Amino acid sequence: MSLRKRLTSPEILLAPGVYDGLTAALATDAGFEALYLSGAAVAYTRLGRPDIGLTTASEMADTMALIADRTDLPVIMDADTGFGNALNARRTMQSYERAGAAALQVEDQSYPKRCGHLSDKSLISKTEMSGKIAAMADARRQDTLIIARTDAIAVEGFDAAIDRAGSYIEAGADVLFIEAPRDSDELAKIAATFKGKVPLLANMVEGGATPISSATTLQDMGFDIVIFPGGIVRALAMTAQNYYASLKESGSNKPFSDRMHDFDGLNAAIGTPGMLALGKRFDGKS
Ligand SMILES: C[C@](O)(C(=O)O)[C@H](CC(=O)O)C(=O)O
Repeated sequence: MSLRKRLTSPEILLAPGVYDGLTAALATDAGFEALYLSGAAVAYTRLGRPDIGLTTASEMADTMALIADRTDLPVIMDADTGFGNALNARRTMQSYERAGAAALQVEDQSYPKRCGHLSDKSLISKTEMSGKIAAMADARRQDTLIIARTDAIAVEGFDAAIDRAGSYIEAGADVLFIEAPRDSDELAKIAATFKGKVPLLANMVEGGATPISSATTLQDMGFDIVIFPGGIVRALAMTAQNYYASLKESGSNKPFSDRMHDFDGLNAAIGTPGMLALGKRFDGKS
């Protein structure tokens, strides 16, 4: 089912963050219907750096292509600011679409952007952002959704964010993402303003500016998609810190063995037996 069609269902769509083939495979096996390729997660993992606009569009497109190789699920892809002006945003649409994205999220921060939950953000004008959205709609060759994100709450205030979001719908956005509402009152106001007009996305960042609400609560408010972008990196980073500390302290991999997969466990998780059987089918011997 296309993402556009799925968004007509009353049930909220959960999209966990992924950043490579492994996380895409594991999230797919967990039974989700869509994935979110998070720019923050790619910066955290591939670069070991914060989400402050260091990642390039081609690093993201490469990552998308690897993920599309490993899952058939629709992937919502973080396109940051579109990497420049309207012409750059056009090119980002074309290359991410070619890499396999089902939706692109583009935001109205000025370049270089930063994580929506960090302070000191700055914005481009509403007019310039509307132009980027229109340019992306013009560039797409498939039914790739455009998710317009505004970071205005922290910069210009809540009312300005609502005003910008309205203009972004007029410019051709298929989904709205008002970043970093500061309390559940703001979340509810966003839903009340746009519910039924355009699908709405909520962003649940552990320790971020928005209080964590369950998917059911967000659905009851009127949200259609909820993303959990960097959560998997926070979970894996803590495991990695504990694993390396244990290894360094004990000089052995035994003390940690009950908190990790063994050789067969990991092979089962990534589908090694199936791949080896597939290889046999074509080895000319069977
Ligand atoms: C959604 C987001 O743009 C992302 O890169 O995944 C980030 C999430 C994060 O930093 O954890 C954001 O700016 O909210």
